[in-house]
Amino acid sequence: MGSPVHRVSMGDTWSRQVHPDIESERYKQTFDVERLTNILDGGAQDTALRRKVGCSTTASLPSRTLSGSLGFSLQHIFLKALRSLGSEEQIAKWVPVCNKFQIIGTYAQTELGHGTYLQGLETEATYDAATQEFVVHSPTMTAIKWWPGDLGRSATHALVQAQLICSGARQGMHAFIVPIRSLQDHTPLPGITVGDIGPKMGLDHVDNGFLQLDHVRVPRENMLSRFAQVLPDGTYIKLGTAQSNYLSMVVTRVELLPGITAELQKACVIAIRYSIIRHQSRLRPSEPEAKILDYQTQQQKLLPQLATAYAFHFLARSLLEFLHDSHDAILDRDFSLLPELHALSAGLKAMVSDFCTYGAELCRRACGGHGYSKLSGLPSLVTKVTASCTFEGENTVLYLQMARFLVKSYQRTQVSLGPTLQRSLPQSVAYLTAPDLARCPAQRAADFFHPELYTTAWAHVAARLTKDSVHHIQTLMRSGADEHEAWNRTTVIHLQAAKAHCYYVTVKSFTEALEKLESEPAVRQVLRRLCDLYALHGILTNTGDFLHDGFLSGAQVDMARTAYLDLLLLVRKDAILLTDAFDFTDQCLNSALGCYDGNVYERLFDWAQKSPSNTQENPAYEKYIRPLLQSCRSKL
Ligand SMILES: CCCCCCC/C=C/C(=O)SCCNC(=O)CCNC(=O)[C@H](O)C(C)(C)COP(=O)(O)OP(=O)(O)OC[C@H]1O[C@@H](n2cnc3c(N)ncnc32)[C@H](O)[C@@H]1OP(=O)(O)O
Ligand SMILES: Cc1cc2nc3c(=O)[nH]c(=O)nc-3n(C[C@H](O)[C@H](O)[C@H](O)COP(=O)(O)OP(=O)(O)OC[C@H]3O[C@@H](n4cnc5c(N)ncnc54)[C@H](O)[C@@H]3O)c2cc1C
Repeated sequence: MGSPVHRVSMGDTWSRQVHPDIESERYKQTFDVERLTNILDGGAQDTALRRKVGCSTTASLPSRTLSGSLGFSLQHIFLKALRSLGSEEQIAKWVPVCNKFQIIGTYAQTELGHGTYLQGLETEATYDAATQEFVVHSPTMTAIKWWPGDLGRSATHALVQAQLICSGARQGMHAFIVPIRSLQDHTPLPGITVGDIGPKMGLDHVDNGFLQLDHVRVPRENMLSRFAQVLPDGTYIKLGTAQSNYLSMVVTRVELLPGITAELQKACVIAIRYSIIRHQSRLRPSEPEAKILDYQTQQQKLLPQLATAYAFHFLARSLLEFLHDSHDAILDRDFSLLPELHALSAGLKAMVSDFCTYGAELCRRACGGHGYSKLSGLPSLVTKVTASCTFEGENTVLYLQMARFLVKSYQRTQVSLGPTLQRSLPQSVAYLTAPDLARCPAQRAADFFHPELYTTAWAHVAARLTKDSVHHIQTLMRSGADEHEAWNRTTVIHLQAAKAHCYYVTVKSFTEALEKLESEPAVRQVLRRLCDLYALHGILTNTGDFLHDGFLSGAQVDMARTAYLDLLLLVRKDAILLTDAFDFTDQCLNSALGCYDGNVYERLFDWAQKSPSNTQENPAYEKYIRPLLQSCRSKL
């Protein structure tokens, strides 16, 4: 039996007694849950710190930008942009007042008419050398800033991305700190029209807003100037690249990953705990009703999502390490690692948000009718994580940025092969020049439990799809299409290649994380099963890609499926313990289905009785129901 699992319960009547169905699943501990929590947190001290402050393991980053329970989440993004794009002097000036919440910042980039195409942003910042100020202006209605979080009612300052105009030329997108509300009485400042954009699908606690600027003047010092400067006389000094001012989006995409992943983790905890408590139908006529998690189809719905939630934890950690290793160099204007960092941040943000949205909805549906109740916590979780497919870059567009990187990387191998090239290819695409297996060597189902085998399988498919996409472009261009038409007419294929590459990167980061757990054999074994399950789930949901060139035979797909179904049974035994390891408090889950103690029905009934529709006067009765009933009675 491992150390007692930490828990912060709902603190209500039913928290004192754990439901026997869940209690019995915690007795057979094949690994120490607390140790796994520590590993997820990065160490026992990190666990202790997180428990003091927050809510879950993987969103244990200061940003917690997707926790949703925090207000002013854009303050973190404002700060990130400041630290990425600001000079040391600007950082020294603005970061302290942000940290003390003497100002409330937002990040205002998207406009009514443009969100993806940054070169199309219309807001202008025109330098006036006579006063050494920028005149920030919305020249058209479509230039109105639209969507920035916390802008509608809260923010006092906006980091406005605008087209810089100085020395008589348009210099592209640059960032400007623009005060928008009075620090005395919070009223909009002169030239500022600001408000809320209205009701949204979810995230109701965030006041996304609009901002129209009418020739608002800000001092020269308010243009963030790490990568570009405007001298007092209006001379423009370029210190970075055309995309340097996009750096804050790269940082944000990477740092959003733990928070997005945490939403899938919460959905898994709720749905798996509920699936232990919920008894429905019989596995054998002679037996009592079965726990729905004992149905293979319920396992097939939920356990690959649990594996994905763990896979993305290690993926996010790996990409955060890459960001931390490269960020300082980029701030020092060494951009050599930026293309790979941008591609990975774009593609992986797209994949993680896509898969977490899909998985959270799958978890909600797996809870039947109670999954449709807001008291389950699942509907609001699904609408919240859905937003991550759009903000910080729409996913299709970001996948295509990854695809663009793959194409350019492969085209480099076409130019000149050789040992020097393999060394120079970015690490994440090194497989493009590695010796390729034409056929998978698997002879039996157990062979699919080898990380080397399935990682190679994923690299093979990603390489083939990338090469295929390049050959399609080249064929179209040989037939007379220009590069832009050829690109657009092959983007569906590029999307496929980018997704396969992202899946490969995830499998690889999971296997590499396991290699570091030699001193934790029990934890390593349970995580290894999840890694196997994640890799095989991807193969079995994309079998066409593996069968296409004969890399896998039909018989080998059957072997993979046998291995996969065996894994479901093995992971099922540890399912509750694996959800406990995420260490979410009951308050954080905010779910009548997902509490640690499993007393689902009591809480559903109690929370339903307390819902407003049962505690307020029924206005419809006097106005509609009583007259209707009386009119019907009089006709009887
Ligand atoms: C409680 C909930 C809290 C939630 C908080 C959420 C807050 C949300 C905030 C936001 O949403 S902020 C707004 C986010 N907006 C975006 O992400 C916009 C997406 N669009 C883009 O990033 C770009 O416009 C584009 C789609 C990448 C296209 O770039 P561009 O117009 O420049 O053209 P391309 O030809 O595609 O690229 C040229 C060149 O530049 C490289 N590049 C593009 N982006 C970056 C980058 N970010 N960093 C570095 N390099 C970049 C690209 O790879 C090309 O390079 P080469 O291939 O030519 O070498
Ligand atoms: C909840 C939420 C919070 C947000 N918070 C902020 C914020 O704080 N600050 C901020 O500045 N913005 C914010 N945004 C805006 C967000 O960044 C944009 O919505 C996002 O970048 C997508 O741009 P868009 O809305 O213009 O969509 P579009 O780019 O118009 O996309 C619409 C469709 O066109 C397709 N498309 C567009 N370009 C291409 C292309 N080149 N190739 C192929 N297909 C393409 C897309 O794939 C998509 O299917 C937020 C958005 C949401 C939903």
